[in-house]
This record gives sequence, C-alpha cells and structure tokens, in this order.
Amino acid sequence: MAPKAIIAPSILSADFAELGAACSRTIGQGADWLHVDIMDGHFVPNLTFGPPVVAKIRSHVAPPAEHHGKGTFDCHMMIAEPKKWVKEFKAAGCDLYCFHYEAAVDSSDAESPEATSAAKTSPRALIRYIHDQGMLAGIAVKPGTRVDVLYDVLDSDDAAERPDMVLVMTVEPGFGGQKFMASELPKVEALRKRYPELNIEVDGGLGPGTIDQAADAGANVIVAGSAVFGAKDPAGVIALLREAVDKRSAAV
Ligand SMILES: O=C(CO)[C@@H](O)[C@H](O)COP(=O)(O)O
Repeated sequence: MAPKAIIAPSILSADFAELGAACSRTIGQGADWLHVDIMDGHFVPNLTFGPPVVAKIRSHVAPPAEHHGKGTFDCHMMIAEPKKWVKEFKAAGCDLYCFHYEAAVDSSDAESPEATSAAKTSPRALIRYIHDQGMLAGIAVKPGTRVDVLYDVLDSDDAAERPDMVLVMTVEPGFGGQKFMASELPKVEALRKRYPELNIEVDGGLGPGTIDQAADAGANVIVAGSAVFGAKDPAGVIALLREAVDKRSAAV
C-alpha cells in the first residue's frame, strides 16, 4: 500500500495580515502539515519571508509530536543558497527542510545527463547536514529537471543521506494560483514505481479538478494554496483531497 495522504496547504495563499490565525485555523480544518513557501527573489522571481515570520507562526501552531506528524512545518526553500539557512530555519521551528536540487548543484548540471554523477555529492552532503540538525530532509525538482537525477540520493545505502520526501513541482516555482502542469506527472509515476513507500509531494495547481490525476500518478503529499485558502469550505476541500489520495493508495 502506498503511503497515506498528507494534506499541506500552502500558506502563500493565506492572508498575511493574520498569518498566525490562518495557519492555526487550517490545521483545525483538517490539514496535516503547513507548506511554508520561502522565496529569496533570486532562485525564484518573488520574495516571501524568513525565519522570524516562521518563528511567529510556530507560536500559533503546536509542533508535531512525531516525525511527519500533524503540525509539521514543511518549508519549501525556493532559495539559491539552501545550506546557508538550515540552522536558522531549524531554530525558527521548521520540521522538514525541502531544498531544490537545482540550487544544490550547478544549474547547468541539473538538466544535463552526463553531468549527473559529477553533481551528486552536494545533495547528499546537504541532506546529511539537515538530518544532523534534527529535521527531515526533502528534495524538490522544477519542471525542467529530470527526476532520475534524484536516484543517486534515493538509492543511498546510508539513511542519513537519503531524503525523506521528494517534491515534484507541477508549476514553475514562484507564485500561487498557476495552472497545473499534467506534463510533470510521469515523474511522479516513475518515482512511485521505483519507491513504493516514498513520500512524494506535488505542488502547484492542485485542487478538486486536478487531484485525481495526481493521486493516480502516485502522489501522497498534496500541497494546495488557492484551492484551500480561497475556498468557501476549506475543510471540505481538505477532506476531498485526502479521500482522493487514500482511495488510490488503498487500491494499489
Ligand atoms: O511553491 C509554490 C509556488 O512556487 C506553491 O506552493 C504555490 O503556493 C501553490 O499554490 P496553488 O497553485 O496551490 O495556488
């Protein structure tokens, strides 16, 4: 059986003027995790917030009782220098530090098959470093990046160097409210076939109209921003997303 559904509303679509209350409310509405979008204006053409804001929202949301538990802060680091901020985000209350493969290797390596082996040591070292700080580690790929570049870390014999989650972006990172890219789903299918128990997250354009495709491909960690925070009935949307994933997992 594939791993259970984890619903992680993206707080990029929350009302920033009442962020703490919005985060606590969405957990009360049935969300498992909060997807915390960190953008630096370099890796992506947008800016959000840093450790002081994360620490403030942490004070509104109880930390998870166990790894992957309710209240996990799933920090999606859309930043050019992921290693630099690991300790600061741990101190602020981050539980899962998900960096971009493209930021951990030379960007020209990310799309070039022959450069894959040369690029592989850096993500391994970063995953180990994140684990050493006591956080879960995630690794994300943008739409232009092949997913097989991740097999090296995923196949590592050393658990300290293996990611706890892979994030497959289904939009170009940077903004909420974009159109879902179904073209990215073969990456999810390939990962699910090779790693039946891996937490596979999808992010971008997810909602009631696209969840079935993502669930059928094998995604179990679902990020949804505008579909949850823009809904009249956020609890109903969260329940619908969960049901679609768990139905598919039970059928496998
Ligand atoms: O990381 C990002 C965008 O870069 C996402 O987390 C979006 O914030 C998701 O928003 P929706 O597409 O669900 O509105």
